[in-house]
Amino acid sequence: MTKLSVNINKIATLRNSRGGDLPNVVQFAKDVQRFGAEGVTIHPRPDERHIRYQDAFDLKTEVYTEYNIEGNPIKKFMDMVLEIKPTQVTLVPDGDDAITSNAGWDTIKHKHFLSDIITECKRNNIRTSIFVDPVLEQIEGAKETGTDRIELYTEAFAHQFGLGNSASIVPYTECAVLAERLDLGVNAGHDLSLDNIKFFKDNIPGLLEVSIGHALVSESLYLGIENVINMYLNKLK
Ligand SMILES: CC(=O)[C@@H](O)[C@H](O)COP(=O)(O)O
Ligand SMILES: NCC(=O)COP(=O)(O)O
Repeated sequence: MTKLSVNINKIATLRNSRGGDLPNVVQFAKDVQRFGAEGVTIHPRPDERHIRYQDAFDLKTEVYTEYNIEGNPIKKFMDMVLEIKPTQVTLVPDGDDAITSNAGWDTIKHKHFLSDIITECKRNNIRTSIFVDPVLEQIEGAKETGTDRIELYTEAFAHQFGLGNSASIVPYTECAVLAERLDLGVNAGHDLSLDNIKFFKDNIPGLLEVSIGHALVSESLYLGIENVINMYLNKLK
């Protein structure tokens, strides 16, 4: 079974555009869970232009499904994660000025850094996942760090699939097969949508979780959030 974790960064971005508290991100997190989402994802960035660190704390008691916090493990991020102790932390190598995540880790070059962070998370009973490009060597490198899971960075698949190139799934399938053999759990995310999620899910063995935000919120403008969550859940069966 593949769990749907709803990324609520976009709701915070909308709120921040006016400086008030509309829409309220905690209420939105409660509602997506009530509508069937099996997890809530946030991705605080150092400049807090999307979700804020304070939101991460406010959500702690309200996320009763899986709480997934993504981000670059700088000191401020790690202090926050170790205090909140979410279900899962997903390590993403974001630059400070990146509009959105744009690459996976080089798990070979950063093996020792990642291993130290992962050891610390595990000592605090937090499941770990590493954001990676669909490259076999990077999956092997991820295994060496001791992480529980990887998150496949799906931007390239989503882009190519939108152009009609369904063969773009091949490296993702190969990486998932390798991950399964190495006993690494597989998550995925970035630019997944109602258009591409079923094809992706059907071609990725053992897909445990997808985190989806940008498309899901955009689709909800037309279809409503409750409908959209149910549509994803149906496609992920
Ligand atoms: C790791 C990843 O791909 C997502 O977390 C993505 O960064 C979504 O965050 P934004 O919607 O804030 O870009
Ligand atoms: N980890 C990916 C994520 O949380 C959401 O990415 P997107 O759907 O906003 O592109």
